[in-house]
Amino acid sequence: MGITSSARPVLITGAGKRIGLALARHFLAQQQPVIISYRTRYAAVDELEQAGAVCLYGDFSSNDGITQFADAVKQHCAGLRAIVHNASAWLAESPDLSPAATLAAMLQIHVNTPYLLNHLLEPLLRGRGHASADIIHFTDYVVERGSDKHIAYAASKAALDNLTRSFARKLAPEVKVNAIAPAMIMFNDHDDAQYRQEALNKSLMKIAPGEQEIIGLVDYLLSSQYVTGRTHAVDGGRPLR
Ligand SMILES: NC(=O)C1=CN([C@@H]2O[C@H](COP(=O)(O)OP(=O)(O)OC[C@H]3O[C@@H](n4cnc5c(N)ncnc54)[C@H](OP(=O)(O)O)[C@@H]3O)[C@@H](O)[C@H]2O)C=CC1
Ligand SMILES: Nc1nc2c(c(=O)[nH]1)N=C([C@H](O)[C@@H](O)CO)CN2
Repeated sequence: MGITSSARPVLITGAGKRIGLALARHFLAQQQPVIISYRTRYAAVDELEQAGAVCLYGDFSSNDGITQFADAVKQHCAGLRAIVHNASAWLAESPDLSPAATLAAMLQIHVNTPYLLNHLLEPLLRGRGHASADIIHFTDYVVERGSDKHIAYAASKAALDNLTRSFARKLAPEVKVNAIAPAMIMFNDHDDAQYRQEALNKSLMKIAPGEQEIIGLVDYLLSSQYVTGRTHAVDGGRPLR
């Protein structure tokens, strides 16, 4: 199914699974048109397409890949309601990959990708009046604390956090730009029982709350006429432990 020429979809990167997928399903259920990027063609991508989403292949591991994806978005719509920068890789430092390659990969997906997409798609966000469009960057609680196992990941998310304030300044008052900084929203299937218990114990709230906490905050940010340039923690009170 296509998108009508007057519709302004929400663009969600990396939405073939988990939080991005939950957001895409949520918007579609509200009759809000959606464009997603996927790199791996999960079965859920077919499901989103059947529900009316435009699903575009996007591999952001090169700047050419980012530009090609932006061109494809422009062919599908003349305006965007929002860009949700969800695509991410949680790469730990490891003997299997050099520190230089680890850092380059983290900067590519968490800095180059949102930076270039925000520039390339800026004309699609503008022109609809005050607070009429949004950019949301997904960062991480570790931006404020650092991480001994995910050093490059934390640094790249910190740079993304900073981009939030720069793009908020640049694009106001037409476009609001905010960051969501989660900690422990959902486990990965391979996480063992000991890891899960230790991770839960790190917060005051001691749960893995699931995607709904993120969806609620995204809805709030899109509905606001005033909130911009801010980082919004969804961390179960982690800094207080
Ligand atoms: N889950 C959690 O508890 C937390 C999540 N966050 C943040 O929230 C957001 C969503 O998290 P979550 O759902 O767990 O994310 P996932 O890691 O499960 O999924 C991220 C998506 O990004 C895509 N992606 C990664 N690299 C690239 C690339 N180079 N080009 C194109 N697509 C790419 C992946 O594609 P593919 O499947 O092909 O690899 C995947 O679909 C992320 O930004 C994450 O950092 C922050 C803190 C906690
Ligand atoms: N892109 C991703 N980023 C993060 C993930 C993930 O699965 N993909 N997971 C986390 C953890 O949940 C962490 O917050 C607690 O163990 C962090 N970032």
